[in-house]
Amino acid sequence: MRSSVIGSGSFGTALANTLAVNCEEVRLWGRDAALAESINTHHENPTYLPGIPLSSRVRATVELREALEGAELVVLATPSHATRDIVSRALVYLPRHVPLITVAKGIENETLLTMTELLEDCLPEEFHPYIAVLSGPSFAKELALRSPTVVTIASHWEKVAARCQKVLQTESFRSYTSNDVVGVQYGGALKNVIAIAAGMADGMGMGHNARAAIITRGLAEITRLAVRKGGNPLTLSGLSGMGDLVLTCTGELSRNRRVGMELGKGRQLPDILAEMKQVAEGVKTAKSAQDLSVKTGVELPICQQVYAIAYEGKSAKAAVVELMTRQPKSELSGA
Ligand SMILES: NC(=O)C1=CN([C@@H]2O[C@H](COP(=O)(O)OP(=O)(O)OC[C@H]3O[C@@H](n4cnc5c(N)ncnc54)[C@H](O)[C@@H]3O)[C@@H](O)[C@H]2O)C=CC1
Ligand SMILES: O=C(CO)COP(=O)(O)O
Repeated sequence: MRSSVIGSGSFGTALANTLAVNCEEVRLWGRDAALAESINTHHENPTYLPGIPLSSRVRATVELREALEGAELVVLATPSHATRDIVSRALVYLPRHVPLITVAKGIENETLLTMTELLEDCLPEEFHPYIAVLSGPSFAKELALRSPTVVTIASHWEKVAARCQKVLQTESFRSYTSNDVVGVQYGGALKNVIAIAAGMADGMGMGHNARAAIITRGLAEITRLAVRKGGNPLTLSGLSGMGDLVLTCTGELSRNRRVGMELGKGRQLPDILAEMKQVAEGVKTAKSAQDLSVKTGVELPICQQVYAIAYEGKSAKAAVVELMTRQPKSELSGA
């Protein structure tokens, strides 16, 4: 079997290496020719996963046609803001009737579409019954090292989710299927914004009480929005909800948490982002979350403070005071 991964960053490369267990050939597309050459010659991605050996079944290319030709399963692993452009460029080469899995964790700015909605928006209808999303606690580095990793694969089409699950099942990678495409994607995208807040609290030296509060109240607001959008609340206590939220808010490997920590130390966002070679999706998603809150009327207090700090120059200290002095509420009020 041949599969294809579009996006040779950290997660695309790690997933290609996972797919290589059950696929004889995995074609990995990226825009950097020198990086592709390095993957093919040294079986290593020195930019995004330095020092981690990759399967020789992974073949990198900068040609979309070559990457997609004959693929029986396609993974889209570019950052969410690049997905629309890359999909429109890939469309002419996209194989028909094969699962198309998005792994990007973001809500598109302006359109406020999830990644599966975006795919439905820019692909002809014949592709729609093959769309799936993979999400859950899965740091790319640990996945590439074949540390046990467990995620959720959701699709409106049960057979598609089951097919993806089967192809990706290995001794160190396990997935659960779901039909809650909405809940899975809101959990995956918004946990990045909450992780920025958790990182900020750590950067300000606030301690464990504050971090636990951010995780718990963060989950409450993610759930509120996901349910408003039609998601199942149970999904948010699963792998793609609480699982990924805890990982990202506490794990040293999280880029979003790192951005938050630097903000908490008082550094400016453009300076922090300029130093990073990897994407921190929560920065852009904070803007979408702000717009979604206004549009739906769903309160997202932590996300809104992250937005104000990142986009409006609000100080982290002022944000903390505002969160702590919100109107008193019952924990069971749902607000
Ligand atoms: N790294 C991780 O642990 C995980 C990441 N994800 C998600 O996977 C997605 C990709 O993340 P990473 O691989 O970590 O990012 P990354 O920053 O490591 O790599 C991004 C890749 O996308 C490419 N890229 C960026 N803009 C592009 C554009 N306009 N056109 C074409 N290619 C472009 C870059 O060249 C790079 O190869 C994100 O949505 C992220 O949230 C999901 C689970 C885990
Ligand atoms: O989504 C992730 C792990 O599941 C990765 O999180 P970061 O993007 O914050 O590193």
